[in-house]
Amino acid sequence: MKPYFFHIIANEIAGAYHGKTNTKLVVQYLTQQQIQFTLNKTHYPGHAVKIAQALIIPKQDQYQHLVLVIGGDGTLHQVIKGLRQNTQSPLIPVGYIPSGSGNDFSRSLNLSADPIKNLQQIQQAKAPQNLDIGVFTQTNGHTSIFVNNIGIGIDARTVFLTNHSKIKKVLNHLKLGTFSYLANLLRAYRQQKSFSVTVKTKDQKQTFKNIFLVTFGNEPYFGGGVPILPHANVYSRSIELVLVEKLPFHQLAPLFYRVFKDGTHLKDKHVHYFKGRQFQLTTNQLEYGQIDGEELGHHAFDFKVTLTQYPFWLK
Ligand SMILES: Nc1ncnc2c1ncn2[C@@H]1O[C@H](COP(=O)(O)OP(=O)(O)OP(=O)(O)O)[C@@H](O)[C@H]1O
Repeated sequence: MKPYFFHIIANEIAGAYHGKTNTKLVVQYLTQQQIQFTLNKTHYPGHAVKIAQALIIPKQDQYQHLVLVIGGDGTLHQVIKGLRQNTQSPLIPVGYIPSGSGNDFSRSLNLSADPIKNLQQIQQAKAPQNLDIGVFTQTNGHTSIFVNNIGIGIDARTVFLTNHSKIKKVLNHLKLGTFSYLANLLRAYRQQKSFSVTVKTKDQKQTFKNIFLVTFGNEPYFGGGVPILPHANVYSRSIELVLVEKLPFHQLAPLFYRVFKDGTHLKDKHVHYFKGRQFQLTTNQLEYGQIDGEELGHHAFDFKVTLTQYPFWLK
């Protein structure tokens, strides 16, 4: 087995500076172990895409090259996106040290929260595994990937409100980021009007009215641990889709409880559930969108979701 060469892409502000602590620990460990690495820190939103696009890695040399992502779901998303657009290097396998506030991707794979344990597992792995990722293509040509999910409606509105709330920084500093998400979820519920969605799969086209949540998922969780798609997993070679109708609070609360209790929310008559490899979805009005927790803007959506794989070097 060739010795490792880690190309670290680190978002130090992820998880209210958990990224910084983990970066320090990883650098110390790799130095002690005399493992080769480069350290690229992100300096602004979206920087991880640019770093990943520009990484140059030799096709054949004495090392096993890996990109090591230190950050949250958003950073992982950006790195995979950038690496897929990198025309100068072959597809480089990705290792991941979860350091965000939500960490839904690592939760679904049961990765250790301890960065050193995680690194040791990466070192023990002998080969990459191809995991599913979603491909999102808008009719205007804009394309991206998702490692976790795409959301339209209330959860994307919550992401928007949380990112733009004045007290977010203070709450993050106090490690109360989840509190700020929950507070904004209630605000989003009050604001979110229902909308119509048309879904086209391989065999059918259906329109659903009165929807307030749309989630395409590659793994079970959104919003930092809510198992909205309990059967989704990154080895299934399929993407799942759930549409939830807007309900009065006294009906929504028990439905939400079932999400955590046993996943039977998927059988509710106000919930529409699909599984497949290819979807087309349109909304009839302007809505907020999010992709792996990153904002997709506020507009009418018309896009395709398909499936591909990316090599990960995990455990
Ligand atoms: N130096 C920086 N200054 C400001 N923003 C940054 C910087 N580096 C990265 N970012 C942005 O930080 C955002 C959040 O990163 P990330 O999603 O990894 O962490 P998180 O939100 O704490 O975790 P999670 O998504 O798991 O909840 C990303 O949108 C990224 O573009």
